[in-house]
Parts: sequence; structure tokens; C-alpha cells
Amino acid sequence: MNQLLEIKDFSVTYVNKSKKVYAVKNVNLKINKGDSLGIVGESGSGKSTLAMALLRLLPEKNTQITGKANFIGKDLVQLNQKELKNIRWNELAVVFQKSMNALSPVHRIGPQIEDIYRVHKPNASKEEIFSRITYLLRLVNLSERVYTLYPHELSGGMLQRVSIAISLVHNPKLLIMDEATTALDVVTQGQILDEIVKMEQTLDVTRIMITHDISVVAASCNKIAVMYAGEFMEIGYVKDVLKNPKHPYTRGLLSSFPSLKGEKLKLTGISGYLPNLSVKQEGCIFAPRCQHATEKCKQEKPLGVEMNENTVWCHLYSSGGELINEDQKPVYKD
Ligand SMILES: Nc1ncnc2c1ncn2[C@@H]1O[C@H](COP(=O)(O)OP(=O)(O)OP(=O)(O)O)[C@@H](O)[C@H]1O
Ligand code: NI
Repeated sequence: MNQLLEIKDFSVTYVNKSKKVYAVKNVNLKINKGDSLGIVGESGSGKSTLAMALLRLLPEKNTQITGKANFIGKDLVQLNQKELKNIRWNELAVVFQKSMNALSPVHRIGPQIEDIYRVHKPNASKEEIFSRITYLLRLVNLSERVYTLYPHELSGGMLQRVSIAISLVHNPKLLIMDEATTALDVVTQGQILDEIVKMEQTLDVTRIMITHDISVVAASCNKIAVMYAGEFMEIGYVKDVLKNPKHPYTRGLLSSFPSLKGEKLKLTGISGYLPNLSVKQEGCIFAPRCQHATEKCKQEKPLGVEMNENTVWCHLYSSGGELINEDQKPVYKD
């Protein structure tokens, strides 16, 4: 089977003393082997929450996770701590924007990666470990010399390459990157994205790329999921969604990224704010900010409409994927 991860009716709620925050609500998503899926959305839309919940890195005390996340035959939601420990690094790995800060400043890079290697392979020989680590360093475009250096001797870009190499030590099947290249300058970011794409072809890794920057997705992903206020608005192939976005929110988001189209356009963006995530809203979550919203949008949650291989959650489209009313064609300034 080609499917690596299937998320079904997946919700994450933060439960604090007096209030709940419905950060991810009943989302559905499938990822095939070899996919690279970019998840985009405004700040606060729930991207990191979704990733952290899949990785089961959220404190159990004040988070509720419901639904299913089938990952190669296991439901991530149901795994106990021991089972989680077994699959972390081995099958499921993560790189954060701040991953580089996790490196110890007083130890050389090589030995730090060796320690991580030994977590799952305690009996590995020195040679085996060395050859694996230098192989990975080369894969992320670092020289072997990095092995003997201390973190402060490396630039931010080099450190993030080290974090990526570390995430790959045990050849995970799924790699989640949360704003992993965000803090880097544009040139370094571009180089690292190219390296990531090459690396995953070599290692056969599937990737989820979380970012607020659509150009990162354009440069490094084959699929895109647009998230808004804890729900997906549109999921599909990057080439289709960027060229012909269906959801009014995707269109608004894209017109906020003029660099994608080359020339500078006036930032049209989307007016208004994310809704209060402590209140469960009826109807389409985007309706209050959508210029096409009808009464139906305010009352009924749209079901996913499939068009070819893309899915859009919007009442503007019939179940066959046609625009119900041509006059309602979402405006998109090209
Ligand atoms: N521990 C927490 N307790 C309560 N609410 C939280 C907690 N962590 C995050 N949230 C809320 O959950 C929502 C989703 O946050 P999340 O960090 O997942 O968004 P994001 O899309 O990753 O944003 P960004 O692009 O800024 O990283 C936000 O409204 C946030 O305020
Ligand atoms: Ni985030």
C-alpha cells in the first residue's frame, strides 16, 4: 500500500483552567509514500498543534486528542510512551526552527550525533556510526570536518543542516519540519530546501513541511494543505492549487504573497481576524471573513468536495466540483 499516514476526524483541544481552545478540529488528511506536503496558514491556524499532536509531544495533562492517525499500521493517538519511544527517530522524526538550540554547546557535533545514534542502536560499532554520520553530513552539504567542531563554530544555516542530519540518523519514514528554514536568510533557505528535496529522494523519506511561507512550499513540496482556524480549507497538488486556487481563503492567502508571481502587487490579503478558537462556530469557519459567504455558509459546515485529486471545503462548489453560481467565482487578482 502506498499510504503512509491517514488522519481521520482528528481534533486537538487545549484544556486550560477555565477555557478550552479548539486548535485543530475534525481534520482529515492522507499522505502517500514519497509525498512532500506543505501545510500553510496564518499564525495561530493550528499547524504546529497538528504536528505536535501527531508526534505526541503535547503535554497530556492539558491537551485532548481525538480521532485517528494511522501511521504504517499503528494509530499514533493510541500509542503508549514505550511505543512512542520506539518509533521516534526510527520511523517518525522532527526538525523545528529551534532544533539547533538543542545541541550542547560544550560537546563536539560528531559525538552528539553518535549519542543519538546509540539510543536505538546501542551495539553499533564506532565505524558504522562514523560512516553513517559522515554520509548524512555530506547529504546536507556539510564537510566531514563538522564532526569535530563545536556548535558555536557553525553558522545558523550549518547548524540547521546538522539538525536535519540528526533527524535522519535512523532513516525515518516520515519527517516533520516545523518552520525549519524560517530563521535562515533567503539564499541559505533556498540551498537547504534544494538539499532537502535531493536528500529525500535518496533516502525515500516522506515529509510534512509546516510553514507560513508559500514560497517554501512552492520550492520543496508536491502537495499543499491550506489550514485556517484549525481546519483544512483546501488540499491538493502544489502545481494545481498555486495555479488555480479554488477556496476563497487560498486565493486571499496567495494574493498576499506577491513574490510568487514575480511582480509586486498590492497586498490584498484578507481582512479581519482569526475567529476565537474557544468558541465552536457553526457553518464554514471562514464565512465571517469571506466575501462570498451565503446563509448556507454561516449555518452548514461544508463537506470536502473532491475535484480530480484536490479537495476543497467550500459551499461555492457542487459535489461534482463545479462552481454552483458562476457569478460567485472567487476574485483572484493575477
Ligand atoms: N498550550 C496552549 N494552550 C492554549 N492554547 C494554545 C496552546 N498552544 C497553542 N495554543 C493556541 O492554539 C492555536 C493554534 O496555535 P499553533 O501554534 O498550532 O498555530 P500555528 O499555525 O503553528 O501558528 P504559527 O504560524 O504562529 O506557528 C492558537 O490560537 C494558539 O494560541
Ligand atoms: Ni507554528
